[in-house]
Amino acid sequence: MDTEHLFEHLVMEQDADEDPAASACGTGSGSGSIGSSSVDSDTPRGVTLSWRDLTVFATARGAPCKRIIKHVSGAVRPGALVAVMGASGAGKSTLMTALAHRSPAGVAVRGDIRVDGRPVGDFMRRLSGFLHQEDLFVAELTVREHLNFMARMRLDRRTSCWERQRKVQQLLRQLGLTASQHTRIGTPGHDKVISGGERKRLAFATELLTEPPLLFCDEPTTGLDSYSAQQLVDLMQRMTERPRGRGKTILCTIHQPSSDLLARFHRIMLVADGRIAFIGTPEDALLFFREQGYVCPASYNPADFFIRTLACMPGSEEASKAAVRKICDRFAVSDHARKMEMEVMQTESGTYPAFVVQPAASGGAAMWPQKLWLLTGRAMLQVARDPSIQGMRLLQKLAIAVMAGLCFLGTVSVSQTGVMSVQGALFILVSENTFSPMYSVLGVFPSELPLYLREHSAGLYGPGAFYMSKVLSMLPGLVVEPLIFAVLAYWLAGLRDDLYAFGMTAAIVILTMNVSTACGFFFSAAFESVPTAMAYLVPFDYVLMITSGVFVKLSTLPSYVSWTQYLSWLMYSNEAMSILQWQGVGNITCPDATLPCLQDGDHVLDHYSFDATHLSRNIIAMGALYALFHALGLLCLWRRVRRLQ
Ligand SMILES: Nc1ncnc2c1ncn2[C@@H]1O[C@H](COP(=O)(O)OP(=O)(O)OP(=O)(O)O)[C@@H](O)[C@H]1O
Repeated sequence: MDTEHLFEHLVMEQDADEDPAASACGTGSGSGSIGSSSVDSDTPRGVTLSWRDLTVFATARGAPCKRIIKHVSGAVRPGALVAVMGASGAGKSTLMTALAHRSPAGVAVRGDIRVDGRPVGDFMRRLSGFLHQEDLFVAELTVREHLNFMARMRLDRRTSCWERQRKVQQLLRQLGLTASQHTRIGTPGHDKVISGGERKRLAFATELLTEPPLLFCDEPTTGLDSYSAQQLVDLMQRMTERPRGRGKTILCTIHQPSSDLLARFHRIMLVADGRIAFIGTPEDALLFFREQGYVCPASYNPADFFIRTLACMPGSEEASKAAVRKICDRFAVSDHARKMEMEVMQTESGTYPAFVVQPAASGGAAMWPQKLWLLTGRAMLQVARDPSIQGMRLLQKLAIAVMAGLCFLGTVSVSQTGVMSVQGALFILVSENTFSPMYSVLGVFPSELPLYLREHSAGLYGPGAFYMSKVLSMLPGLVVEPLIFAVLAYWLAGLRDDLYAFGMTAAIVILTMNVSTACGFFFSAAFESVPTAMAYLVPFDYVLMITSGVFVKLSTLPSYVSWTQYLSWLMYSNEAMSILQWQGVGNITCPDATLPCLQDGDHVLDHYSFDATHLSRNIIAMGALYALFHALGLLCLWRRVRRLQ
């Protein structure tokens, strides 16, 4: 399948509306498909999650170790919809990411977390879904394209196209996204296209694709109006029901739910200052708080009451902390806690059928080459749909090529003055395809890393596929752009009228741009931000430029710096193109025989310390630098990802 086909495929899948099997997947794929039957029969049931003596520390380098969650225990049974509530900063998100086995770097988790009695491990990434507080998407995709992409990445690779479409269609309908399925996702505050609520629902739909038996949702209702929030919680509630919802287990942090919304949760877990203040039904919570002397007024929303009681009041921090400590201490010795302790013990020692980890259990998710293919297709759509990347750059290249070519028009000739013009035109060909492409990719990894880390933590793909997809998606532009530039500038400037010299020069210009971009990728992966990468790249550039053979005769470079020319693809490119211009040229006219003149092409090459036999050496050296920069870039990215996760 070529790139066009990949585009077609992504876009074609978006056209499958009411009858996805017929329109997107062909008529034959719907009947008797492997995916259809196997996925349905393997769809996981809900699971039991338990945790004992769980403590979470922030262990950031240079900062004192901070205990965020303090020796908490609890259990959640299949079919339970649990609201995790507490004041801001209480530790809700930290607790949930720890339970989901998704704690970020700099956070250490101690304690025993089990799923159906088995200690948690990396399987949690495939067993559970995690809806983050802040959703991240590729802004250039439409809602449907995003879901199609995720379906192909996440679902069992044996799932038929028809089945994939059915799932996507069903989720669009369930989450009320059918009307906006062909709308670009966009970026909030920038080129925002779908609404905040639709973004939340899309993030939710993405997590539901694999039908995980365990779902963690970090503030899914934030930013939604009360009706949309209610619909979302209703949907969650239905998912916890059997048999249709298959008794999913859902934990959900939530801020200030209305009384109506709160009543939809089977249990609430109140977190305060990293401890558990209560786990149980909302009604039992009200009774427990009443026993502690905190009575919820009749007209008051219980959720607001709990959060206000457990909050740290400005101005009376110590008193609030003491009150919270007392509530947590009382809960720890209450009947509710004892019942919970029994439940934890039961869940730890219980016998459970093997749970199904989708999609590995039924054949595995997409293979690495397919993931690379999908990622490349997505990255290409990003490039193609962002005019600031493609259109503007192409226009700029055209304008510079025409301007530079016109400046050299009529100045290039086989004469003493013509030598300077030829070398000047060659330097423009090299420099214009070095600096701007190198700087233009510096933002690639700093800007895309958050999304990558999110998708990586969901177990979707590794740094290799991410890095390569970025390189491959830019490849067409990195051939077309320099080629257009070379064609225009070469012929307008009137460089050597020889097809071989032109063809080879164009190929070297393309190679130059690719090596420059590879260097930019390396700096982008090595440094955390564009300004930091620039701070190192600018001096590096100057050394490369000075040793390119244009500004100083290379053979006269001081020994302590002369080695840098071997890192300079500007020098390799310049020398290779100079060879193509001057090799075999004899008899350069000399206006005054009494003055020292460059007599022929060899003499010109010698003047710049270039060697006519170095053409292939230079091309090979540029190829080696290209591979080296990308290898270093990949290594840096890999190290960064390891550090951050
Ligand atoms: N990696 C970390 N390093 C240092 N402190 C951290 C780290 N992660 C969380 N914290 C701190 O732990 C506390 C709990 O944070 P957490 O995000 O879990 O709270 P929360 O209850 O989810 O708050 P909110 O409702 O505002 O999102 C906060 O004081 C936060 O600053």
